[in-house]
Amino acid sequence: MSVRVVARIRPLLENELEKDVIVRADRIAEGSPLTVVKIPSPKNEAEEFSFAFNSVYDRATSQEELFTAEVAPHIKALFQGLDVTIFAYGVTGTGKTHTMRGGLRLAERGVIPRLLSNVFRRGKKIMKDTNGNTTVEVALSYYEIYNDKVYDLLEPPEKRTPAGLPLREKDGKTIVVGLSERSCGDLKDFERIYLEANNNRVTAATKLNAHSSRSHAILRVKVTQTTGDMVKESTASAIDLAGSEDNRRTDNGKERLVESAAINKSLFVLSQCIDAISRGDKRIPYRESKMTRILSLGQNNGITIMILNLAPVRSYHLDTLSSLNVSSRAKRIEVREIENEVVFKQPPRTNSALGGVGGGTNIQRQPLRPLANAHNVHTGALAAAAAKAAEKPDKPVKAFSVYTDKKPAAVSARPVVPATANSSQPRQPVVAPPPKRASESAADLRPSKLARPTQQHALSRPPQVQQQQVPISAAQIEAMVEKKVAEILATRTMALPTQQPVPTQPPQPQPEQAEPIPNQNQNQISEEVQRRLEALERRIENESRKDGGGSGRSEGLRFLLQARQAKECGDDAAALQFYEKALPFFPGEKKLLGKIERLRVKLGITTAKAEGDSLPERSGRKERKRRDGGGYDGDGHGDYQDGTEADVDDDEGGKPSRVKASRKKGSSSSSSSSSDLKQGASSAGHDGEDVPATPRTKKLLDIVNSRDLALIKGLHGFGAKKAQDLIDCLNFRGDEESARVASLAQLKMLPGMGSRTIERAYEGLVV
Ligand SMILES: Nc1ncnc2c1ncn2[C@@H]1O[C@H](COP(=O)(O)OP(=O)(O)OP(=O)(O)O)[C@@H](O)[C@H]1O
Repeated sequence: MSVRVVARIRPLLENELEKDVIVRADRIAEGSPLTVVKIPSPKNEAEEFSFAFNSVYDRATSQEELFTAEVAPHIKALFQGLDVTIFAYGVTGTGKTHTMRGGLRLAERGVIPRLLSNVFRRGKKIMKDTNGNTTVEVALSYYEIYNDKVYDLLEPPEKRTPAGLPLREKDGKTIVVGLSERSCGDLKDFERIYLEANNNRVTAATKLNAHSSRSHAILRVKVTQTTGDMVKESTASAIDLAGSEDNRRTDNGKERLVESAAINKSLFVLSQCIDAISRGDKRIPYRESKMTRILSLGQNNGITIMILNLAPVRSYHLDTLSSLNVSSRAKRIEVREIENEVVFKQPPRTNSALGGVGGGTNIQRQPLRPLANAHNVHTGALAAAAAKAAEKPDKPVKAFSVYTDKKPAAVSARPVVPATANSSQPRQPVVAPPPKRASESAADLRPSKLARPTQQHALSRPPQVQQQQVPISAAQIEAMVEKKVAEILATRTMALPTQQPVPTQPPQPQPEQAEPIPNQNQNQISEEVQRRLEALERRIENESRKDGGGSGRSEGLRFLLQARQAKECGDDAAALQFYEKALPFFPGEKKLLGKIERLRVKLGITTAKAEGDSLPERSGRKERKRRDGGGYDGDGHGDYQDGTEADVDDDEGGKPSRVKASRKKGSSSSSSSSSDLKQGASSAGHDGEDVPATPRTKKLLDIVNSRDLALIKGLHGFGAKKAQDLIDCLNFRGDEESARVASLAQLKMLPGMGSRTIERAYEGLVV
């Protein structure tokens, strides 16, 4: 079963106005349950993005309705031996803590107290139904991840060590070593422990939320059922994640900024994990943050419910889009529903029955040791049989609630299907069945831009899907060749005895392209590069032959490359020259003409149209974006995410660029949570020369500008090859002084340095 992802839109707060509401819940068809979140495009109010979820809860949804529909049906599965994980995700101030913990009044109680209430209810029932043959114990552990360190919330803060508690992997689960566990006899017991522990949790006021959680809080409720010497153990985890925040909106001071960076980083890693899992990557970056290690999304067996909390108002617009993006991808994560194994006790343990004597005894500082380690392990079938024996299967499940809200449980129109008695049968979804996997295609899972469905559809497809469906055009082949030629030229330039500027001499004959690298320099080039060079040279020759243009085409490509490099160095005049030189080799090529024209406009050169050709009429942003996808550029600007990114404009012409657009608004869909990085990117970037670079940005740029292979290789996500390519590229641009990379934005523009690469390197740096 995939992770169940539901969205909850919180009501307006006192200081928010109805006219600012931009997020709404909708349904696919008349009469069907709410499953869609709609939000306008940040750039065009007339366009609307739609995100489909397993269920959507609008502003009027009460705590009880949410719990009854989303959590209560899984209590039975928990007692059958399945682990259940519920986590709240969303931007700061969107209602995660309200959803998980809730308020003090009965009706305001959140998921956690209601969960405990139901667990105790069911536990008591099991004991009663089995005449005490089965005892049920509940034990709690509660900890927070603050600044990427794990602290036990059941211990007083004085006991904390600066390093926090270590994590360890055991039997496929991540364990917090040295975490305390408290036996909990009844709801009163729980309330006392929970209240006390929450006082230990780090919260603080930020501009966006007066009681902002500065840590991720994880409550584990361990349920142990013992029948004779058979022990069945399962865990319900309720996780209140800290919210991502854009520090330009929070007015955070230094301490809050450090917290914020840690929060944002872990959430960024979470979004990367979600992306990697949904792409089917082999490597999922769980280990890059403690939160993702513990959450182990897609790794843990059992049932996982993600509650996406959303604020309905415009001030959260881009942040909301970003979290909608991440969570709609999370739906594709498959979780194996496997019951925990039943084990036999040895030596016999003294169990304090629920509510019995010793129900509140502390089991101090015991590491969570899965009983699966014990001898005589049985399979899940036995567990199911035991569970069956322990309860009457045909009796319908009650939606228990000790906290009976005064109002009759007017649960939403969503049909609540009771959990199945036997977990070996496929469980029914809580709402009307979601679409089958086959139809749950990328298009379904991603937002559809209603006004432009076709275009949006194409943009929102993951790259591999696009590759499958779009045949490689001649222009794309050219782009590929251009890129390869760039590598050859860069390597060649390296091989020249002195650093030479980009040659501006007239076209050289084709054989020069394939000229072997001088012997004295060959040793410096690895065998692999050599092999690649030869293959590329052969390919260029083939291309030229295919084209019938002989040397001309390659020469034209060379000019294009030189133009690109000039552009990257900010030398628009030289770029224009090179594009113009390339034009005779690609007569009438509209894209090239477009580039020339835009550069001329930019440089203020009023000209007749080159070669008498008229510029293509498509001059809007959208067209440019489309053209950039498969033209000469091939410059990696095509990594759109679900169409929710700001538009990408040509570097010559339209401003702002995507980077600028997302900075301005304070969010991006790909790395919503790395606003510190974005800040770093802009702080010394093209846009923000006046703003000093952050220490981390400086450090990253210093490493890059050092051109030291060992240092660059040490950057996160950089291998030897990438590091060498970067050095080659820098050397090609000029010497260390004149061609210094001054900002992350500039760094991102270098060939082979996509946003992701830079983000990873940045995130991996410790200052
Ligand atoms: N469903 C709701 N009904 C009423 N009030 C709500 C609801 N959801 C959130 N709120 C209110 O919104 C404010 C912010 O909510 P909350 O503190 O839960 O946000 P959060 O996402 O946990 O923020 P952070 O990540 O900063 O901790 C609180 O005042 C809370 O009472």
